[in-house]
This record gives sequence, structure tokens and C-alpha cells, in this order.
Amino acid sequence: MSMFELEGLTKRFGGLTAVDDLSFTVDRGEIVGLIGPNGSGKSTVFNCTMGRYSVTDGSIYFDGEEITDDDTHEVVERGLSRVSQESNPIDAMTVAANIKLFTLPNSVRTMRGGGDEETIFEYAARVDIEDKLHEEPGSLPHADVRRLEIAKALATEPEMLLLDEPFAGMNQQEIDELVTKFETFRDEGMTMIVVDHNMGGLMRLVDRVVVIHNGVKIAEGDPDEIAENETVRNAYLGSSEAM
Ligand SMILES: Nc1ncnc2c1ncn2[C@@H]1O[C@H](COP(=O)(O)OP(=O)(O)OP(=O)(O)O)[C@@H](O)[C@H]1O
Repeated sequence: MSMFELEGLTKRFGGLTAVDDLSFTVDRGEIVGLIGPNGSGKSTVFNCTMGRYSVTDGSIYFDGEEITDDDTHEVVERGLSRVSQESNPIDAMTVAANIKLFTLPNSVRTMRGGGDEETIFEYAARVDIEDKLHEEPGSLPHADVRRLEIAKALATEPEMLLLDEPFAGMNQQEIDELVTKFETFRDEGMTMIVVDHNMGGLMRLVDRVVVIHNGVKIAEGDPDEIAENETVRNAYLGSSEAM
């Protein structure tokens, strides 16, 4: 049985169909890349999954149960967490306090309630910001703010992570380090969907790629197959973005 499944997911905004009858599955422990040119519907898939957008048609399943149109907190409590494209830490609070906030509402999974110092240290250490716990996010470099967003997601104790453009704004060394982190997460049993515009950071990381264009799935396969796929190449050429 798949860990995650979209079955005919459709999302319309008025006359615009942002996601059109999209189906794919993700197995437990798999890393799937969801790619497509600008505006192809990638973030909308995540927003529907996390209960931020209501679904127009179709179904979403996680761990064998339907989660279509569940509230965000219900989805998180089931073990799904998302790292958004935008970072939104609370600048007036320390890194530790920002992480701690995310251990509170979903602590039913851990029964720890509130996350003690040691627990918060562990979440931070998983993305190498354990020495920044007493700093405020505004004083951190971009890559550390992004790492904080991942630590916040980890603090909800997810079984599956949705990562929206995790490599954006990072230099090559930072991307390489993050790829290694995600590989460690996978070795520990985490399932992931990673969204990106291009194949760059994803190529080495993902087991499988789903490509969408104008909300429609145009290809699915391993990274090598996708890199060679004519339809995918044409979709990117048409959007003037590099693959
Ligand atoms: N809340 C919304 N209201 C109206 N239209 C929206 C909304 N959210 C997304 N859209 C539209 O849906 C389409 C898909 O957008 P989406 O952000 O999902 O694409 P994307 O693949 O994530 O793009 P990008 O790579 O630029 O982040 C776009 O045409 C976008 O303008």
C-alpha cells in the first residue's frame, strides 16, 4: 500500500484549473520529486494536501486513510508536515522558541507536551543549527533560516515531509549539505515529496520524478528518463526556464 496517494486531484480557481485530474502515489521511504515550470500547480498540490485550499474534485490519501479537505492541524497530527516556499519565523523569538511553538499543538504524537530543551536541541541538530538556538531568526543567514523552517516541520514529528523549493537561494555547498540531510532522513524512514522548478538539486536525491505542466501530469519516471523526455523538455522550453 502506498504511503500517499492523489486520485484525480483537481483544483480550480474560478475559470483557472490549477491542478487537473492529477494522480500519483508515493511509497513509504521514497523521495519523489514534483517538478514543473512556473505556475504549473506544484504549490497548489501541497496547499490542497495540507488543507489550506479546498479540493474541487478528487481524493487525497495518507497512510491508508482519506485526508481530502481535512483541517491542517488534523493532517499534521496524522504525520504529514510541510516546509513552505516562504520562511515565516517569528523574529522576536529565539530559534529555540520558534521550534518549540511547533511541538505544542501536535504533541499528541509524542505525548511529551511542549518539547523540552533536549528535544528542541535534537530537532535543531538534525539540520545543523543547534549552535544557533539562542539567536533570533533575523540575525541568521538565509540558509539557516531555511534550516529553521525544516526544524519546525520536524518538531511536529512527521512520517512524511512536503518540501517546497528547499534549495531556493542556497549556494552549491549548502545544496549539497541539504541533499545529504534529506538522504539521512530517508535512511531514518522519512517519506518525502520535494518540489522544485528545475532538476538541479533534485537529480541526485529523488527516486522518482512526477512532472506537471498547466496542472496536468505530463511525465513520470526515474530522473534519467525524465531528463531525456521530449515532452518534458518542450514544456520547459515553452516556459523559457532551464530544466
Ligand atoms: N489562491 C489562488 N488564487 C487564484 N489563483 C491561484 C491561487 N494559488 C495559485 N493560483 C494559480 O494557480 C496556478 C498554479 O499555481 P502554483 O503556485 O500552484 O504553481 P507552482 O507550480 O507552485 O508555481 P511556482 O513554481 O512559480 O511556485 C497559477 O496560475 C496560479 O496563479
